[in-house]
Amino acid sequence: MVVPSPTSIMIRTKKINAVRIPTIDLSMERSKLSEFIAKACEEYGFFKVVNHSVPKEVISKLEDEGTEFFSKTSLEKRQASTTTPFGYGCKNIGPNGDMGDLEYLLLHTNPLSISERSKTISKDPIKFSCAVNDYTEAVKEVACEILELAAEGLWVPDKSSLSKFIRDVHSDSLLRINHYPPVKKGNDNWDPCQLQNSNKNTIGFGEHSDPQILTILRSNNVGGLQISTHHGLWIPVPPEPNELYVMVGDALQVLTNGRFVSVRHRVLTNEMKPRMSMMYFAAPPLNWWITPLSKMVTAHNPCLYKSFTWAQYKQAAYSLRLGDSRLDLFKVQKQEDSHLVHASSSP
Ligand SMILES: C=C1C[C@]23C[C@@]1(O)CC[C@H]2[C@@]12CC[C@H](O)[C@@](C)(C(=O)O1)[C@H]2[C@@H]3C(=O)O
Ligand SMILES: O=C(O)CCC(=O)C(=O)O
Ligand SMILES: [Fe+2]
Repeated sequence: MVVPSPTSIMIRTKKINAVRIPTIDLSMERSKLSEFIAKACEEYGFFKVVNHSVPKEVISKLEDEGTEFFSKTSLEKRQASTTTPFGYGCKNIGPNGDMGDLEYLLLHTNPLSISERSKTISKDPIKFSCAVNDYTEAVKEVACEILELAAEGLWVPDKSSLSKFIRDVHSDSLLRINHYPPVKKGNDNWDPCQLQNSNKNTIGFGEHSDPQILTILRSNNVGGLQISTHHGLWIPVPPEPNELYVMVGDALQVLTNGRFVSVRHRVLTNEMKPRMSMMYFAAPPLNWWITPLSKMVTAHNPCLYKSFTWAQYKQAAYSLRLGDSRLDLFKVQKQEDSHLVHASSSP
């Protein structure tokens, strides 16, 4: 075993600390843009987007709706939780016991569903629905543009082969607004649900990857988001209220046969200031099949994943814990592994 000398440790640390989050300027020349997007999706599964087309007023209108909603009393907020997983949630994440120091609104982006749910969320449901619809329409355009550029970067002949999954009217895309009140270490006073009193934990949203195709994230000017590198290091993501962050989700990892990687991320709470973030999770319709694009499967790159519908993948995600790796359930067994299984199961 080679034991690294103190000098080599220093060098490694310096190198790792130098990790810089890729920035994609959407006003750049198209061929460079597609190349850079594909590279960022391969290396990190994460990048920042500047010069995007989402108008500032569209962002601030949704932010104002979020601020208004989260400033309500806990009783009022709980009126918005009816059918799980949608509506208002506090501390509980998903159905399997995951907890975080946050409260949130989780919405399906279908305009009919938004208009129904708005009635339990806001005193002015039309204003609330408009803010949500305008925001989701605008970020969906950015997501489609990024997926078209990514397809070009991969030299896939049909540039809509990725974006068509989320453009469809029956897409299962979601919008989530997360609110992380400040948590002082050792303080057990904050409890917006008034249900329990233990806030020693600084994890706002535990480590996970997003199951969908692509996530578009925007936050206020309070940090806390971290992404995990291949070395298992956590990199803090600076808050950029005027920019968007993009995350590759599990479904895009499968569509690209593992060439793009879904990024593991988490959120730590701030001791002084509240963080508010909004995520658009771009997903296909429930009955669509997800299988690696034919261009991504070659003799050198055999198919890594079994085909599944988006509904099947969601079911798997909801049967597991937040941090679990659901993609493992859909991996094609390598030839050597299957030999091992047969060998060990024979009498
Ligand atoms: C613990 C869970 C919450 C989650 C569903 C799951 O069973 C595993 C994936 C989680 C996640 C992460 C990204 C999104 O925030 C989310 C809405 C999603 O689609 O998958 C959440 C789910 C949730 O909070 O309902
Ligand atoms: O709130 C954030 O900044 C990220 C939250 C997140 O990862 C999620 O909701 O899936
Ligand atoms: Fe996430």
